[in-house]
Amino acid sequence: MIIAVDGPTASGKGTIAKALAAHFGLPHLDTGLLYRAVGRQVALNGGNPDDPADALVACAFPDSLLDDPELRSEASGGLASRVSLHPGVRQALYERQRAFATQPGGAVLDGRDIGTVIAPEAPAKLFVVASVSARAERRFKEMQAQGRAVALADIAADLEARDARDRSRAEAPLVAAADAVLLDTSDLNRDEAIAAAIAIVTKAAGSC
Ligand SMILES: Nc1ncnc2c1ncn2[C@@H]1O[C@H](COP(=O)(O)OP(=O)(O)O)[C@@H](O)[C@H]1O
Ligand SMILES: Nc1ccn([C@@H]2O[C@H](COP(=O)(O)OP(=O)(O)O)[C@@H](O)[C@H]2O)c(=O)n1
Repeated sequence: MIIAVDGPTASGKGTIAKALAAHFGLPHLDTGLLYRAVGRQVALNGGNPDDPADALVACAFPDSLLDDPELRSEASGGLASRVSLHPGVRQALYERQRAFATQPGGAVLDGRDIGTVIAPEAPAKLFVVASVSARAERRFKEMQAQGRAVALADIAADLEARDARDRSRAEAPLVAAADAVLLDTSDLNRDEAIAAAIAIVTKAAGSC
């Protein structure tokens, strides 16, 4: 079974996707990491993330880059959002994601366009959302735990800017698939969100 988990930044989709993979015994791909690697590679090349040619060259990043802890930074998230606008980049990363999704036995993928572009046939699709304040608070706590001094208002502004870019791009914008189930985690703790996601997928699996 393919499980598609999409949603904006800090909605909890990565947490949910990992938990679904463990629960259903499926491999998991965090597709955002691929876009982050492209963004980071552009920076390492001294290129411009807004230039389609520079971004395309960076799609040939080495696999070892996926282990770089810098990919998890907000800076890499912003770069990823900028390179992900380019149709050539999305096309270059398509096959890798599609092959992962269609492997025998199924898989869990999280990102922005899994239910709409990468695996539109997925029988289980979640679109995970949360309020801006809940998401900013989560990122704030994450950064505080890493000992980084950041203002809550700056985090909220950054994530709104990234969401706006992801939602308004022409190619594979962040949008819920028509057959996705919406899961709002604003008022759910981690365990409650995971339990709700498992219930949604179990129901979807039962009806396919
Ligand atoms: N339901 C939740 N309640 C509170 N914090 C959460 C919840 N889900 C995830 N988190 C925390 O919020 C942060 C972002 O979650 P993550 O799953 O990485 O989001 P995304 O993949 O959507 O960016 C992480 O620190 C995670 O531990
Ligand atoms: N399937 C995907 C995954 C990520 N992305 C882009 O990559 C950026 C980083 O994605 P991510 O999933 O790592 O970001 P977070 O939700 O973890 O903050 C997003 O803001 C999107 O612009 C995308 O376009 N398509």
